[in-house]
Amino acid sequence: MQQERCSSPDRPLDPGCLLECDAERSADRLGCAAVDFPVAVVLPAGGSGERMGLATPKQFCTILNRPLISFTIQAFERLSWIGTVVVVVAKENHDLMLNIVKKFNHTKVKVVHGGTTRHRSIFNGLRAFSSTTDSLTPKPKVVIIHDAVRPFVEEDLLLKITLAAKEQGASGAIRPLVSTVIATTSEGYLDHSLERAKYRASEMPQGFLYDIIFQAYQRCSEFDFEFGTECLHLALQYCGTNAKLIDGPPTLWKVTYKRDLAAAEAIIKETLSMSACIIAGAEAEAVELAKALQKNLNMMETDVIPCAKESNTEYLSKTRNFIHISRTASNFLGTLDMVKRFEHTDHARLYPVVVVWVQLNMTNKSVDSQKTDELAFRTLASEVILGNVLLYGIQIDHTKVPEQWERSVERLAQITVALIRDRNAALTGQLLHA
Ligand SMILES: Nc1ccn([C@@H]2O[C@H](COP(=O)(O)OP(=O)(O)OP(=O)(O)O)[C@@H](O)[C@H]2O)c(=O)n1
Ligand SMILES: O=C(CO)[C@H](O)[C@H](O)COP(=O)(O)O
Repeated sequence: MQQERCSSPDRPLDPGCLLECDAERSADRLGCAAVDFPVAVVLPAGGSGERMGLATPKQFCTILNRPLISFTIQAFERLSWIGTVVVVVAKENHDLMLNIVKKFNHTKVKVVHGGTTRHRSIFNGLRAFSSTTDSLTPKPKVVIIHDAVRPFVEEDLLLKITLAAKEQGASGAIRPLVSTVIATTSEGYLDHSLERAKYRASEMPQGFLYDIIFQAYQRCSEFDFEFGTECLHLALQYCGTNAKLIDGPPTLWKVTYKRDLAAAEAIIKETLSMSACIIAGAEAEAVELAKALQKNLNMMETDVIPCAKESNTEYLSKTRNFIHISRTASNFLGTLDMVKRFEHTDHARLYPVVVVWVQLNMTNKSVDSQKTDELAFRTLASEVILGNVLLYGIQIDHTKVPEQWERSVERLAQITVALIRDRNAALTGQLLHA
C-alpha cells in the first residue's frame, strides 16, 4: 500500500488507502474518550451523477456487489461515538435506499428526501434533527456533513474535524491543489492566475456546531441554494464563523467520473488483499508447502495456522483471505467445514471472503477421480458464493526435484495473489493448476 510521504503542503501525492485497520480501532477507543457530546452525520446522496454518465446515480453503483453509499455509511456507522447517520436521497430512490440499509444491516441510518441541489438536500438532512418529536434523531451538538460519494473517510480525521467544530463552530478538510486555478475572460482568454501555494481545495468531511449550520441554512439566499457549493462559506457569511481547516489525506477525493469508480474499486481490493491466513493442517508435506508459500507471498502479511476451528475468531476479524492446504486428494472437507462456518457469522456481509483451496497431489490422479473432484468443487463454489464467499481451487503436484518444486510453489503464489487481488466471481469453482 502506498503511504503518503512528507512533502511541501501545496503538492499532493498519490492516493493512499484505508479501510478499517488497527490504528482506526484504537482511534475509536480514543474517540469515545474525547467525544463526550452527541455527534450526528448528514450524508447528501440525492444527486443524479450527471458527470458519471451512467443510468444509475453513482452513490448506488456497486463495487464488489455493494453500493458505494454503503461503504460511506459504514465508515461512520462503525464508530461508537457517532449517533444517527441521516442519508438524504431523491424521493424516487427511497425504497432502493431502504433495501440497501436492510441488506447491509446498517443500524444507525435514517433516510430523508433530498432537494434539487446539494445545498437543498443538506438542509433537508439538517431539518431531520430539528423535529422535537422524533426520538430517533435527537439534536446533536456537532453535525458532520460528508458527501455520500467519498467512501474512504478515516476515523482520525473525523475526530479532528469533530473536536475542531465543537471548539470553533465549523471545521473542514482541505487538500493541496493539483492544478493552478485561473480566471478567464468572457472571450476565453486568461484574465489572471492565482498563486497556487496560497489556495487549497475544500473537501469533505466538514463539521459544525449544529445550531450554527442550521441557522446559516435558514438565513441563506435562493442564490446560495441554487449555485452554492461550500457549506463552510454559509457558516462564515451568515453566522460569522471562521472554519478551522484541517489537512486531509488524498483518499478523500470525490467519486465524480467513471474512472473514479474504478479507482475506488482498486483501493478497496488493494486494502482487502493485504493479509491472508494459511491453514495447513498437521501433515508434514502440507506444512512444508505452507511455509514455502508464505515465503513467496512476501508482499502480503500472512500467518500459518494448523486448524481453522480454534483460531477462527481471531482470524475472522484479521483477514478476509484464507488459503486452505489439504494433502488428501479429493478431500476438501476441511475447506467445506471452514466455508460453512462463514455462513453462520457476519464476516462476509460487507466484503467478499476469498477461500483458496490448495490441493497438494502426492500421486498422479486418475482422470476420472479428477473429474469428480472438479464437479463437487464447482457445486460447492456455486452454493457459497450466495453467502459472499469466493471459493477457488489450485492443484499442485508434489515433486522431489527441487527446481521443479520451487517453480510450482512460485506459480502457486502468483495465482493465489491474482485470485485474492482480483476477487473475480467468474473464476470461482475453477480448479487451476500451478
Ligand atoms: N440535489 C443533490 C445534488 C447532489 N447531492 C449529493 O451531493 C454529493 C456531491 O455532489 P456531486 O458530486 O456533484 O454529485 P451529483 O450531483 O450526483 O453529480 P453531478 O454533479 O455530476 O450530477 C453527492 O453525494 C450527491 O448525491 C444531493 O444530495 N442532492
Ligand atoms: O467539496 C465540496 C464542498 O467543499 C463539495 O463536495 C463540492 O463543492 C460539491 O460540489 P459539486 O456538487 O459541484 O461537485
